Amino acid sequence: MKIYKAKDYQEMSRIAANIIAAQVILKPDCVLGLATGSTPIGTYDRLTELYESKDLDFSQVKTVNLDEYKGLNHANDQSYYYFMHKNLFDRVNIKEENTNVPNGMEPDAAKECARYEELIRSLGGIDLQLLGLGHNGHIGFNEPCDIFEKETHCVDLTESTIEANKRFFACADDVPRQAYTMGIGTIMAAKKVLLVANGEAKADIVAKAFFGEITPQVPASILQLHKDAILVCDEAALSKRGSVRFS
Ligand SMILES: N[C@@H]1[C@@H](O)[C@H](O)[C@@H](COP(=O)(O)O)O[C@@H]1O
Repeated sequence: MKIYKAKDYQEMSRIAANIIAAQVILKPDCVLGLATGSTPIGTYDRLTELYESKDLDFSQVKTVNLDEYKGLNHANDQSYYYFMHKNLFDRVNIKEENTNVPNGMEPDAAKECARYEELIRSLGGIDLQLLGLGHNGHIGFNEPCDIFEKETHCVDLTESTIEANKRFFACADDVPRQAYTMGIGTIMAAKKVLLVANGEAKADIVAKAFFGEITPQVPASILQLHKDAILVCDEAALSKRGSVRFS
């Protein structure tokens, strides 16, 4: 795992965007796996700037998003479909038909998860998967669990995730209780993974996930086994890396 320590959020976002830009330049028709949450917003801003300065072209890029809340439609401003359009897709020259987000309005979970997994396969897999990090170590919506879930599946969100994400909703009761998410196997099959984390509030989980034991109780910890994983954090998020012992 390669680790880049940025001095602050802006620098973290620039480094992450440059890594994604390099992927797009080297393979213009690449498949990017994308993430939501507040952390990657700066990365999407920087990618937009690179597009506006004509240094980046998204016309052949295809995307697959990690996850989506079950039951939220495209027009809902808390859906990840809406987030991606607002923060990236509507700002660059990506083609709508080349973008993919799990369909939160499909009530048949087995059907939607199988469709999404097959879609990723039919695109030839993911070249670069961008990830944020949940406070409990989740990636996508793979919550702490007894096993690493392999494929796209429907999850019951944990109370801590509902609590963390309620800031975006009018109240905790409005936060959906379930979501569709790529599995850990889907994420690990990406050729390259790029995780961004910033701020002191992420320091404990960064230390546990990347400098501690590999366990499904901390889903992101499995990235330690990925052959091309890059971690880009600011100083604050890396500030507790010494506090976890290697076993
Ligand atoms: N499903 C998303 C994750 O993909 C994201 O990584 C996490 C962290 O969000 P933030 O970056 O806002 O801390 O939030 C959500 O739960």
